[in-house]
Amino acid sequence: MTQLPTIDRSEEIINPAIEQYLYTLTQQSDHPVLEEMEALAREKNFPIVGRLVGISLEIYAKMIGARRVFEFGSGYGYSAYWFGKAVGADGEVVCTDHDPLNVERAQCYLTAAGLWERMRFYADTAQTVFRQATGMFDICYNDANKSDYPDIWLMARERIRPGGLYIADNVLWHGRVVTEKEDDTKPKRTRAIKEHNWLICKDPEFDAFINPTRDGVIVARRKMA
Ligand SMILES: C[S@@+](CC[C@H](N)C(=O)[O-])C[C@H]1O[C@@H](n2cnc3c(N)ncnc32)[C@H](O)[C@@H]1O
Repeated sequence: MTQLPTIDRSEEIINPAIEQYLYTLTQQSDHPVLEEMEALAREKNFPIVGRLVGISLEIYAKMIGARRVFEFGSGYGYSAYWFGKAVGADGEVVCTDHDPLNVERAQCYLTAAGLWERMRFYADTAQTVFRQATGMFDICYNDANKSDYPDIWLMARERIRPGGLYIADNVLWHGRVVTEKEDDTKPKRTRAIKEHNWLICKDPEFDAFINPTRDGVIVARRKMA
């Protein structure tokens, strides 16, 4: 049985009992390597999206028949695992991470899961890889440094096909977007996330909503022409 995540009671966004309940419903069987990836996140305190968001990424991708996904900030491939399942054997997930050790780990995990052939994983800055990549994407997923969120949105929005999605994690930033806590040790990042959310929600070419699960996930769909 998968160990449930420990929820930080001081920073919860939705009722912790409800969040715990949602987690109990996600204990479906998945590839065993997923549990290894989750165990590493607990051990290293590494911020993976977790099951609730992971499952939603797979469902969003399947709902729009996504075949081509770009990830800004892939860590060691946990979110890519879910997109990889969704895009199918002829699809591709372009992954990026600064840290070559993350790329090595991703290769081990995603090979074990039978998904590595669908990955194009770059140990480089996501924005650089994105500029060098050609063509449009079905989904651009942003989980990179929070200060870069507005710029990443502005570059990604141009390259999402009509009907495609922009998805970003941590957009409620443990509630700092509304509380503006005096002890906010990350004010620059909080300001960047608020600007990012505002830019998206007022963009006439996209429809957007925020799913408050975990730390908040924004989903914006490019309107059809
Ligand atoms: C929150 S973690 C990503 C977690 C991953 N999406 C998951 O759920 O498994 C952010 C990762 O992005 C990387 N990162 C942050 N900004 C980046 C950038 N601009 N280019 C490349 N990697 C970046 C960091 O090294 C870190 O491993």
